[in-house]
Amino acid sequence: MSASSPLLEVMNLRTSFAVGDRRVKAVRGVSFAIADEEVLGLIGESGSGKTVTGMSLLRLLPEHAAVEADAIRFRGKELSGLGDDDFRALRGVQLAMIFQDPVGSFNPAKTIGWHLQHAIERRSEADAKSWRSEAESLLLDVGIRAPERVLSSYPHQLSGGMLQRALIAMIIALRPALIIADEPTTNLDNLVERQILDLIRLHQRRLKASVLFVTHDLAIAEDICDRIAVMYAGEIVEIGPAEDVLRRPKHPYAACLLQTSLSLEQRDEFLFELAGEPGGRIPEEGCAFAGRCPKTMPQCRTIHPEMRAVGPGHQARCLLHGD
Ligand SMILES: Nc1ncnc2c1ncn2[C@@H]1O[C@H](COP(=O)(O)OP(=O)(O)OP(=O)(O)O)[C@@H](O)[C@H]1O
Repeated sequence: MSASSPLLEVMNLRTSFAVGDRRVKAVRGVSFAIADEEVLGLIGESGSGKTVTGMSLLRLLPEHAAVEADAIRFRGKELSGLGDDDFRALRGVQLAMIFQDPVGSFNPAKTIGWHLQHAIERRSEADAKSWRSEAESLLLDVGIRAPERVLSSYPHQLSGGMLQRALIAMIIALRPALIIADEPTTNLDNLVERQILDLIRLHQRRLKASVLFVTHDLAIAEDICDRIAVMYAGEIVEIGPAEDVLRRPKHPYAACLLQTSLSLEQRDEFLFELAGEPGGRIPEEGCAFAGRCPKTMPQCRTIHPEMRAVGPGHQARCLLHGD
C-alpha cells in the first residue's frame, strides 16, 4: 500500500435484492474512500441504503442479496477475491461492527467474560489468567463500574447501554483498523447516548481506527464525523468535509434534510416538510430526487447527474452544479 492510499476504497458498489420476481436496487453505484483515522458519516433518510452499504462491505447480507463492485480495497488489497473463511478472519479482527441492537453481536448462551476472553485471545497470546485482568480493565475503560459482575453476566441480563459498552470493550480488545457503526445509539436514552458517542470517539482516536458511521441524526453526525456522505435512493448525492456539507450543502436534497432537522431542533411553528418518500419508485432516467426537489429543472427528468466538484474535497451530484 502506498503512503497515500486510503484504508478503505469502495468503487461503484451495487447491491440489489430479489423480491418476488423483481430486483430491488438498494445501493446504486456507491463510491467513497476512508482515510486512516478518519470518521466518515453516512447520512440520509430511512431506506436510502445506508445500512445495506455497510452490510454489503461486511458480507453480512442474506442470500437473496447480490453485491457487485468495481473495487473494494482494504489497505490497498482487493477484498472481492477473498474466500469466505479469509474474509471472516479479517472481519473478526481488522473490521469491526457496532449495530443499533448490540444483542445480535453476542452469543446469548455465553457470558460477557467468555466473549471478552475470545476477543483478547484473538489479538494477543494472553494466557488463561491474564485475560481476566485485561477484561476487567477494558470494562472499567468503557465506564463499567462493576466489571466482575458484568464478566459473569449473560447478555440478556444487561441493559442496552451496558451491552453496547461491553461490545465497545470487545472492539478495543481487537484493535480493528476499521469500525462500521450503524446507528449505535438509536435505542438509548439521551444521557447514555452521549456517553456511548464519547466512548466511540475517544477509543477511535486511541486505537487510531477509521469509522464508517451510519446515522440519520445530523447533530450526531456533526459531532462525530470528519467527512459526511449524504445518501439518497441508493446513491451518494453529496460528500465532503462535515462542516461544508452540514453548513453549506450544495445538493438540494442535503439542504432539505438539514432544513428538516433544523426545524425539528428549533421546534418552529412551521415545520419544513420534505414531500414524498425516499423509498418510492426510482425513475428509470434523470435524477432520483427530481420528483421531490424544490429546484427541479426540465433536464433533471432526463439527465442522470454525475458527481461534480463543488469545493475542496467536496462533491455533489446535481445539474445545478454543472460546468
Ligand atoms: N433483506 C432485504 N431484502 C429486501 N430489501 C431490503 C433488505 N434490506 C434492505 N432492503 C431494502 O433496501 C433499501 C435500503 O435499506 P437500508 O436499510 O439500507 O436503508 P437505511 O438508509 O439504512 O434506512 P434506516 O435508516 O431505516 O436503517 C430499502 O428499500 C429496503 O427496503
